Amino acid sequence: MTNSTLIKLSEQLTFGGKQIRFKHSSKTLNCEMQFSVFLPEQAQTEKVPALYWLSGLTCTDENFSSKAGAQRVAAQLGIALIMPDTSPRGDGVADDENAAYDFGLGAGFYVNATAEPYAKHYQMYDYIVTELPQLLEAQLPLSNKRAISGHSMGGHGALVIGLRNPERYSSISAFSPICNPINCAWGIKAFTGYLGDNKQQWQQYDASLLLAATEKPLPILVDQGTADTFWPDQLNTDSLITAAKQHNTDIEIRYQQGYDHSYYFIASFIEQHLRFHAKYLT
Ligand SMILES: N[C@@H](CCC(=O)N[C@@H](CS)C(=O)NCC(=O)O)C(=O)O
Repeated sequence: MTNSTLIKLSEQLTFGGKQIRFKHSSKTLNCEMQFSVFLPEQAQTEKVPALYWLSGLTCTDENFSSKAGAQRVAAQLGIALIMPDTSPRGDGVADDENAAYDFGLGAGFYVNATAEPYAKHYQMYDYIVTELPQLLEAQLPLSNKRAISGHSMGGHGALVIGLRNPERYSSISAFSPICNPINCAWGIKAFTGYLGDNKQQWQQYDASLLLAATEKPLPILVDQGTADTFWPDQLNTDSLITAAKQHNTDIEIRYQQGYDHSYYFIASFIEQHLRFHAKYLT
């Protein structure tokens, strides 16, 4: 398998479009990766825009594809869904020394690791920002219009990647994002492991700091459930709200009463997120 070959593992028809799982050899991550794509029917005749979905801790590419129910509305709107995995994988890839759920495999945090032994494979930031779009836009019927969204660790990834690359995306959204990772246990553990002690590097991956420093960010929509057991300690939504107020930016951050951290929450509001992105993508 060369770096640029996509190998199809499965394909299903759904809502007139195709749900497809691929594997490929990633030159950025130095390992074989799997990811899922939903291509709406419109992709049979034209290039369609794409929403990248970044999942949270313990997920693969399949949590969102099987639980969120996003395909029905994506099919209506003519938007492709791109669902990457959450970390590099494989026998040679370093994991947490205790195989913890919040670091290592399934927990790449969408950063470019600089600390050993993680730097060799954990380059998820570059994989999402550069390698995947290049590969997919060359080989699938996708235009270069992109939006980015995600959940929890993936909500952090979506906010950071969108804020740092406004020319590459048209809008950002997040469910239950880790908003201020430099000040929560998940983030401190991950950044210490992947980035070492260099706090300047940490700041490049903190959505609240990035937003506070951005005068005119992309359109942003965030939903946070009030029955989420990780909220507020790991998620720090208020830090993002404070950052948004610095420049009077027009960002919608909504508290949803009684919803928890699960995919039942995501399934309840994913249609609103898709329609939000469609305003800027299509
Ligand atoms: N209870 C989880 C904590 C991790 C978790 O809640 N993961 C969220 C993202 S942060 C998730 O999406 N899990 C998979 C799912 O619900 O399908 C565990 O210990 O495995």
